[in-house]
Amino acid sequence: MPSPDDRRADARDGAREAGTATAVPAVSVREVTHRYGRGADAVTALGPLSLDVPAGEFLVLVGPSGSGKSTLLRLIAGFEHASSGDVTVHGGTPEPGRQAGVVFQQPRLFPWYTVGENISLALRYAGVPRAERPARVGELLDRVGLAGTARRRTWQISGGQQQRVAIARALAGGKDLLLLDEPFAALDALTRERLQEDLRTVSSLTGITSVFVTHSVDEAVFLGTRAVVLSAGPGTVALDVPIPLPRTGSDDPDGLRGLPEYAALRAEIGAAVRDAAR
Ligand SMILES: Nc1ncnc2c1ncn2[C@@H]1O[C@H](COP(=O)(O)OP(=O)(O)OP(=O)(O)O)[C@@H](O)[C@H]1O
Repeated sequence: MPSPDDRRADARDGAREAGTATAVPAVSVREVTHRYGRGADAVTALGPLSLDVPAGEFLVLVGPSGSGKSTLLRLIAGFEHASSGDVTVHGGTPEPGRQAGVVFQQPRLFPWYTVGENISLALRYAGVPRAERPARVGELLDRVGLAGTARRRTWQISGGQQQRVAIARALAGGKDLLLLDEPFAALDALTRERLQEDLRTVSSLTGITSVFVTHSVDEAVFLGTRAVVLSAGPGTVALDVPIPLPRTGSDDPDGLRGLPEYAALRAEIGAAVRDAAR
């Protein structure tokens, strides 16, 4: 049976061959606004905002605090419904847990389960037969750099390792879309860099469509294939730029960070974020 990665690659190749790669974007956001609350207490958090995320893109959302980055991610995840406009995922209405794997700032693992059991549960929900789950758990842990930890309790591993488990669990569902809301914000600088490097490799190798929220311009340039800067809330698109850096799955992180294009993108996106915050 082909793995989810094979299926994604086949779908991308098929779409490319058929010349339909841009026909149905993975995510489509059309003239969306979002309000929380009602009447005098209502807060307009987002929009009007439109953007498409083609399959295989790694979109990073950056912007000042309160610009609506998490709100946009929650709309794509189906946790919220837009007050006006349309959000679709693969052409359909987003439903929580159906189209996307989600990673939050806190790992949100089940502490009474082992590392392997946390991932196995996601495999079970994804319909993977029981007999196949141990091997899949092993593959997923390997992919996030945690080989051999399946039997450990979640409280016996570090915060960075817990976040790796959360990413493995999000990938376990075999979804075509990964949504990440500041997943590395609570980690120390060195652990954060390691996880960025590993996520970039996983993303380059699998080509999974991703939307990643961060406050860090550096993280945006390192991880993304495209960055969208939101204006101060209610957020609209202040800047939308491609990040055409090498993406082979074995790129040297220090080499990437040393590229002149890297510095130029960092400066451009950083300036847009500062402007948006004024
Ligand atoms: N559940 C909620 N109820 C009421 N207002 C909310 C709710 N969630 C967010 N907001 C408001 O919506 C606006 C956008 O919030 P959101 O969290 O989406 O922004 P953000 O860009 O992700 O912010 P940050 O970078 O600080 O996490 C803010 O004004 C916030 O106070």
